[in-house]
Order: sequence, then structure tokens, then C-alpha cells
Amino acid sequence: MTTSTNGKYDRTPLIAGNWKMNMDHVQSITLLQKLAWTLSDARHDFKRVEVAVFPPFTDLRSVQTLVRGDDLEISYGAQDLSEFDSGAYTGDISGQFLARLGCAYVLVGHSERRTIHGESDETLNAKVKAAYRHSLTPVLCVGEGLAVRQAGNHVAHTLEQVRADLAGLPAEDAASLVIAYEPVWAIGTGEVAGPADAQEMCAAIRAEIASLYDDTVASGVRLLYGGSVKAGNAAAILKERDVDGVLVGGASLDVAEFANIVRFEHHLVTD
Ligand SMILES: O=C[C@H](O)COP(=O)(O)O
Repeated sequence: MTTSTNGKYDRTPLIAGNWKMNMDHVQSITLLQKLAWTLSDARHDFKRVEVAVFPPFTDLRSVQTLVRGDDLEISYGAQDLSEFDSGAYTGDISGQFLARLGCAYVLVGHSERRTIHGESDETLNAKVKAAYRHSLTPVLCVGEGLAVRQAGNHVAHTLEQVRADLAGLPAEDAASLVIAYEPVWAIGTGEVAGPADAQEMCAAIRAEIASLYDDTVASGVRLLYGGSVKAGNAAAILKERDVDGVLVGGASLDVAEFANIVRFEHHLVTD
């Protein structure tokens, strides 16, 4: 929130890699070590541009051990959490466990959770609150499918998700929120919403947060774009005023590609 990068931002940009259901716990160590070495060789300033990875649950202990052991500045989080804290919820993972594993973040409401697992806005609202109960920062994912976009209802649809998923969330929690706008039609398809689309949606989300809370809260919330982000398109998207970072899927599994996304400022200079 306090770091300024090229004069445009007053929020620290966040470059987040969602590994989805890829990389076992052994592979996760190799990937993370390579990423750390690559960024360290490039003298990346992690305070200027934050880097976070979201490995599968089963990798988190290994990731924690590596991050602590090598004193890495890379943040990490889980891809989901239970809305409950403990009990008879077979297969679910409590935010309490994630906090013990050193997670800073947790994804909530990724479109693959909404569509494949049928998670409702009511459930996601409970998950956002569960994250805060355990001092985890939720990265709330919102966005429309292709039919909604084609009908021109993408703004209304996405803002409805924001309102429903944040209902009853206190302002002091909302101020540290991260929201990722991910048009479902652009996820893993190679289709990318243009920088202007990303800006339009992020600006609309920020205005909605201001109306739900106030301008101070809205100015603290970091807004990410996700959907087929690559090194070649990241800089143009991140140049937009209200885009504070990116949530990267496929390209986060390629160390060189992801490191170049992290170093987007380098590309801004030559644009
Ligand atoms: O969480 C990441 C998004 O689903 C984007 O995935 P993608 O970069 O593979 O399109």
C-alpha cells in the first residue's frame, strides 16, 4: 500500500502465480528455488513488486520450509480454504492450518471453484470472513463468463459478485483485501481482455468498494487482472491506473516467463 513504483502506483504491485493442480511437493521446491534464483540474479526488489505463489495444499509445508530456510521474500498462499474452522468436514482445510503453515494469502472464489465445485456467493462470503478470522488475506476472484460478456452484462455481473462476497465484511478487513478480476472466457484460453477492458473492470470494482465502504478503503484494495497473462502482455495491462497486479495461471509454471512478468517495469521502460 505504501510502496510507489514508477509514480503511477501508491499500492505495492502484486504478481501472483496460481499453480492450480500442478507440481507435487518435490517439484514445488525445484520451481520455487529456480524462481528465487532467477529473481535474485536479476536483483529483483521484492518490496517494490511483491511476488506470491499459490501451490497445492500438499506443497505448502515444503514451501514454508524452503522460504524460511533460505529466507526468501516470496509470499505464498493456498488456493482455497474451508468456511469452517474445524470439525466434521472431510477433505476441507481450515484457515487455521494455513496460518500455521505461514500462508499470507488464500484464493477465494476462483472461477474453477465456482464452476467445477459449484461454490455459491454465500459460501464465498463465509470463506472471505474465515480467511480474516485466521489473519489470511483473501484474494477474492470475480469475473464473468463468455455469455455474460457477449450480452454486455459483465460490469453488473461482476459487481454483484463483489457485493455478495463482501456482505457484512468490516471496513478494517476490507482495506487489506485483494480482488482479482478474471473474465472466465480468458482463463487458459489464450484470449486476453485488453488493457482497457482490465482497467474498465478494475475501476468499476474500485468505485463499488468506495460506495460500499469509502475512498480510503477503496484506495487500499489491490486489484489484479487474471486470464492468459504472459510476459508479452503483462506490462501493458499493469500500466493501467487501477490494475495493481496480475494473477497468473499457466505462465506461472514457467520460471523464465513468470520472472519476466514479475519484472514488468523493465518492459515498461522499453514499451
Ligand atoms: O488463476 C489464474 C487464472 O485462472 C488465469 O489462468 P491462466 O493464466 O492460465 O489463463
